[in-house]
Amino acid sequence: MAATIIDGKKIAETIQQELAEEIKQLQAEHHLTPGLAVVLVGENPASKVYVRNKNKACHDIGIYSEQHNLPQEASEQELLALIQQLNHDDKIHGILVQLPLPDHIDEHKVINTILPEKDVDGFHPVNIGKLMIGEKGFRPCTPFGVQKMLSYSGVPIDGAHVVVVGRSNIVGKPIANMLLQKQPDANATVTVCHSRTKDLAAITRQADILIAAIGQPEMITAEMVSENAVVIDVGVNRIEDPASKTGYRLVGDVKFDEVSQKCKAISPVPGGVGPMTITMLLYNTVESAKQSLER
Ligand SMILES: Nc1nc2c(c(=O)[nH]1)N[C@@H](CN(C=O)c1ccc(C(=O)N[C@@H](CCC(=O)O)C(=O)O)cc1)CN2
Ligand SMILES: [Mg+2]
Repeated sequence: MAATIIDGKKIAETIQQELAEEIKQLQAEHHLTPGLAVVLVGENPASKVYVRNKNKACHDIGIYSEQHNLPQEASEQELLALIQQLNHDDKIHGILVQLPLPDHIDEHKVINTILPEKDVDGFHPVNIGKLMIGEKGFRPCTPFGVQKMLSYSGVPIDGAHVVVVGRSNIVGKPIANMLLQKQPDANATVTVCHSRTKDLAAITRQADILIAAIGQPEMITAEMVSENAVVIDVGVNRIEDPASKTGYRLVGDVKFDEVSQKCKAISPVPGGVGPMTITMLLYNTVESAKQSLER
């Protein structure tokens, strides 16, 4: 039987409506408008799309946003100076530096310069540390989006065997830690697989929830999943397609056509995890604004 589709776009819209209401309330009760600064270095075409979508989403729900574009050849020092300026700007509650950065800029140095209380991407070591020990802090947007998608869809996580394929700092490692926590919407048994894992399919077939975050187009095939699995596809890969107007089409890390005919539920690409990533950025920004009231 064909799988149930986990519609990330729809869940994202629901959460965004809730956030828009919350922002109206913050404005009425505290004269506070959440503010986000989005920093883009260079001309990466995918990054430009994501940054545009993030600004539009802010505008749609009432978050103030400003975009800072630096040229590809901007120095690391220039970028760090901009971050310092944003760290001290009271109307900015969240700072986001779009990744990847050009090779001559040290990503870790950049992330470490953002104040942890404005790190709405959840990439700062302080926030990653809080995630590890289950303390309140900003969670990285893609894993946070995956967790929310599962809970909004009523997928039981407590006691489930979650298999994560991929060990990146942005997705694989944080999602594994988040779902492992002794907390609501977590309490899973987690296995993390990667490029050196032996007999990957034997492990992925054991998954109640399979999270594909490898960055390899359509790598997860039907024979790698069980019929009871919920499959979350984190991959966003651009494949050349001369028949398409854009010259490319988007595919995930999962071979959707065949896997969706076998598993219990699946998130599509596009329209799955991507919109949730942007929504959790908005969520973190509103959260940061609320926290600023307590300082
Ligand atoms: N500073 C950050 N950089 C990057 C992050 C991040 O969370 N913070 N994640 C990714 C890219 N990313 C967000 O920035 C992102 C990727 C994809 C989508 C999305 O909505 N995808 C759509 C398809 C959009 C398209 O046409 O390309 C979908 O899946 O439906 C949103 C955000 C790396 N960098
Ligand atoms: Mg089925």
